[in-house]
Amino acid sequence: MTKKQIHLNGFTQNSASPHAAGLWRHPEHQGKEHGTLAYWTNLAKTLERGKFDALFLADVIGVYDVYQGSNQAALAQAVQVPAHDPLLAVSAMAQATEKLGFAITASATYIQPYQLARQYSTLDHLTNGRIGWNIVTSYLESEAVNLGLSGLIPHDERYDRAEEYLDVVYKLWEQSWDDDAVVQDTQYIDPTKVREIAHEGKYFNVPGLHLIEPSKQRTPLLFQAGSSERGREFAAKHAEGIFTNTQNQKNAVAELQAFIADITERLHKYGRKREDVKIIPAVVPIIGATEEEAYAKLEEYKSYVDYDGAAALLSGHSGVDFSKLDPDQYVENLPSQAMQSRLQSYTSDNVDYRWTVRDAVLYHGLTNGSEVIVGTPSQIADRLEVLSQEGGADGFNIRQVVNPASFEEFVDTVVPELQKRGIYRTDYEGDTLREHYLGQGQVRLKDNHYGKQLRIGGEVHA
Ligand SMILES: Cc1cc2nc3c(=O)[nH]c(=O)nc-3n(C[C@H](O)[C@H](O)[C@H](O)COP(=O)(O)O)c2cc1C
Repeated sequence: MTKKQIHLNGFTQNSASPHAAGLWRHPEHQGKEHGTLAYWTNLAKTLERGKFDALFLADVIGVYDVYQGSNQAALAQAVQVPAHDPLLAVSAMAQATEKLGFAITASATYIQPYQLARQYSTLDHLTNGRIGWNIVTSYLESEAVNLGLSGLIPHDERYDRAEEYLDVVYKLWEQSWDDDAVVQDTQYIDPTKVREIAHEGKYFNVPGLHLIEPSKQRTPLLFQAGSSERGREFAAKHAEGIFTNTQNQKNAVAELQAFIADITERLHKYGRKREDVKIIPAVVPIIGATEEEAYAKLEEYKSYVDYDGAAALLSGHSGVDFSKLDPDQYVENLPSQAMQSRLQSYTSDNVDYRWTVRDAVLYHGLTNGSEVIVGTPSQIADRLEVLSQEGGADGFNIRQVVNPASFEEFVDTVVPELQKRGIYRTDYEGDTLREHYLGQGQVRLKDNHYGKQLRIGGEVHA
């Protein structure tokens, strides 16, 4: 029997020190080069050498200013600022690679759906079907106020809006053009094969047609990271890949199992099956030739973590100003309109898994709340196997600490170990990102996906 295979994304952001606060000072970190194409094309080539499914680019379009009610700590420590647009380097990376996919974050709260559909269709054409969309609803007040709103839309309403947003883009991507609309004989396009979507809703009115002929995948591969009640429901309906975190290492297998059981139940409501969705937790591998070397490296990385920068990151994620909390107290589950799961993940009824404010901040500063795996390549592979086979994970977002060294080490040492064990591809089978995730031949949305069933006019064809 073939062993369960894992999927891998390289996870970063177009910023100097995106997920490890203070690590921009580390001598091996080349994050200050993130404004150059060479930085990105080299990274893409490294990931493709490691047969990664995709480069996953996170994004925020605001500054982290919840901590101390100020943007100073975020600016001083380059906490996801500078924040370059993640879409714009993708064409160059696609040119430098053949198969690597690109899962790019964009906010369903701020970009108009008509415009987002156009951007992603363009990129799906340019990459020959290698584009994914990480659908986020965004959590920073600083994004809202700079993008024309008076404040952050409340958490659950952001998901209501996103539901309608998805209806609009599905109609544009899946319904507006027939596959054979471009004829190029006496007419370039056969106008009878292109239709306006006539969408009228509570949040969006989009009367017109999609501006772009069908790309290879039509709808990009859809990722989402909902962990709250509303987030999980949204993910079960729409996502083909779900991102998650399991930072309580001792409890990670049980956490994953519970998360997957919950998602599976929800999937059934939407006529979908467990295998229609890949569950992808993020991990931070710290790799050494020996265990001792790996732990020494962890300590060295930790020495670069900046407390205020890390607190700025966690305060932005959670929506709670950590400067107002006593560092020696346990983290409490405070109400939040930002990422609800961020705070919950540092709180627990179980005394073994409780975090003090200080520990949570410092941990978040290195990992963003993902599990750290420290050891030799073989020990790292052991842990990934446990999370995959016992926990049920389908793959992993590999987080960087220093870029590109974190990815290069993983590709050069852990990937061969995974391949030796027969749990990871030695070559790509398909060409498109959806095929990397869902199997050769599965280029477009599956027939049981809501987006494939929705019709112009609103009805769903079962
Ligand atoms: C691995 C991972 C990556 C994420 N990347 C982004 C991102 O790039 N931009 C963003 O605005 N939110 C990002 N999020 C946040 C999610 O989109 C979502 O807001 C978060 O999981 C909270 O959802 P919840 O309130 O339903 O729990 C990410 C979450 C996870 C777990």
